Amino acid sequence: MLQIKNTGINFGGVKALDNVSFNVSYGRITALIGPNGAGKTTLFNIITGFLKSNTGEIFFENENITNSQPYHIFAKGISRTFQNLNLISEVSLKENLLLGIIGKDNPSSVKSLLRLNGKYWKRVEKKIHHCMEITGISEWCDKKTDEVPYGILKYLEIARAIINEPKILLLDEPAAGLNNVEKENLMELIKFLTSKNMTIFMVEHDMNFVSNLADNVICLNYGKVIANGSYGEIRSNEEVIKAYLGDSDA
Ligand SMILES: Nc1ncnc2c1ncn2[C@@H]1O[C@H](COP(=O)(O)OP(=O)(O)OP(=O)(O)O)[C@@H](O)[C@H]1O
Repeated sequence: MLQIKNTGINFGGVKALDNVSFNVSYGRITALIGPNGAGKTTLFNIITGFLKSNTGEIFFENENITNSQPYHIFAKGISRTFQNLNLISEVSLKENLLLGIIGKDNPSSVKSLLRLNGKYWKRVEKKIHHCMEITGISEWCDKKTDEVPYGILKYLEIARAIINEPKILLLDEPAAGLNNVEKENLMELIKFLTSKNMTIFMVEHDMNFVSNLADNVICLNYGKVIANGSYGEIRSNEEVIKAYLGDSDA
């Protein structure tokens, strides 16, 4: 579904990604792991058009989307969340979800939103309600983002990312900052989304979360793919153990 081919990027002297190639399969859960600074978020930023790569190509459903604008990529059905939540604090959770509908920075969507008629608004409201319900945040819908717990904001980010029913959802450290109950609920939500044919591609450091969910795991180290396989294969890979996982419970 998503093909990363020889992707590379330099920041000054730092080669943040070096000839990275792998595929994300349709309908599966793929995890991208690796130590801090390995290049995981940089790759997400390149896929979603927030950064331009120096080398390589990215294909989505066989279409070359390399270095397209974020809103073009979003319109193709690729949605994402951010490691540092990217929400608007002055408005309610419900209003934050509108951003998911219009696609941030998409001028034509903003214009069409301004021309919305009542019938369309009803549809939008229905979508907002549905997404809040499946992410379990309905009771907070009229609160502002600074009035709700952090865990709720993480779910809000996911609700916003799925409101337009993307084909693939990129989650950047979805479990970070969540307590165990919230993590369990999030695992159920991710399984539910895959049952609805959404493909999931996530960056995650919580190996319990990864081992419970991921069909396929890719490990990056210093911008290079050092392993690609099932969690079991990755867990026993010498290079991954040395670079990232350690051998405490290998
Ligand atoms: N905009 C930027 N300008 C300069 N260097 C950057 C920029 N973004 C990332 N880097 C560098 O690129 C490398 C990869 O960073 P990246 O944030 O992608 O790592 P990561 O694997 O996501 O790490 P973490 O697990 O801590 O989130 C790091 O050396 C980082 O300092």
